[in-house]
Amino acid sequence: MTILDNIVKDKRKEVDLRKGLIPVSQLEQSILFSRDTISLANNLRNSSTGIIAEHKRRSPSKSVINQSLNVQDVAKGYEDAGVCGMSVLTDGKYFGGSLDDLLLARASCNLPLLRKEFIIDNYQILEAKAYGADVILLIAAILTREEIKQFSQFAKSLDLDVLLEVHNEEELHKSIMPSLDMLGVNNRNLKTFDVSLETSKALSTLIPNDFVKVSESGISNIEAIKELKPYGYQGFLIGENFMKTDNAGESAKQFIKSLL
Ligand SMILES: O=C(O)c1ccccc1NCC(=O)[C@H](O)[C@H](O)COP(=O)(O)O
Repeated sequence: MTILDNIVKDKRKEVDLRKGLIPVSQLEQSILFSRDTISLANNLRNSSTGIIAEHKRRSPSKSVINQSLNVQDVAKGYEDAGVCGMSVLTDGKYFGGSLDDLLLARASCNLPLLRKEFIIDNYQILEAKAYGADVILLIAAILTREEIKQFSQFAKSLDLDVLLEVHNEEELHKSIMPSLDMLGVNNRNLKTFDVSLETSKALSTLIPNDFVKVSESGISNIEAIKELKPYGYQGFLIGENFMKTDNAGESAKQFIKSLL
């Protein structure tokens, strides 16, 4: 069993429980459900830095990163730093996140928010919209092509952007379709947890130019961004590098300042 197999197994149980607690009709009545979303893809296309900053308390690869930051302060700090968007991990068991984190981030900033989750059911896409997200993540490693198509079309019908994440060529070939906005290459090998920017470089030429290219994980300095830009990357998802500090927003601000 890989880490993703375990996460998905737990996620199926969790989603079934959540469906029993909050019916779809209640999600659709959320005041945020009718809010106009903000496009992360557009922000990235028009940015010279392309930073998507993540709220991440812990992870399977690093266990504890930072349990003491307050998500509202982090969201305000990231906005003040001038990031293009914020990613909020909502998985509880493996990442220490929650849908409340998403809601609090929504209440604290006007950035496009990515619900960083292991999506296996339409219900989670409705939750994303109801709790204030603008973007959902779909992970090719845990979905069939049919599921990617169905979930991405459903997200688009709710005016949400879609970021599709791949780890290798096979996942990329399986996934390319017009209902995606951004293609993310995850630099973290989920078997060994090693990170290598070479993954983003190797897959870059296989991603059609109609999609915004995003490089994810293991980005810890501005040299990495300078290295990846010539490969066509316009988005850079950074979690641990900001979250491991006492002030994630300030850390993002200094990072962006040195990029400009
Ligand atoms: O981060 C992990 O350990 C992890 C393990 C298993 C599945 C997903 C995982 N991370 C999710 C992410 O994609 C990252 O949080 C994101 O790309 C930011 O990465 P980093 O800058 O390295 O914190």
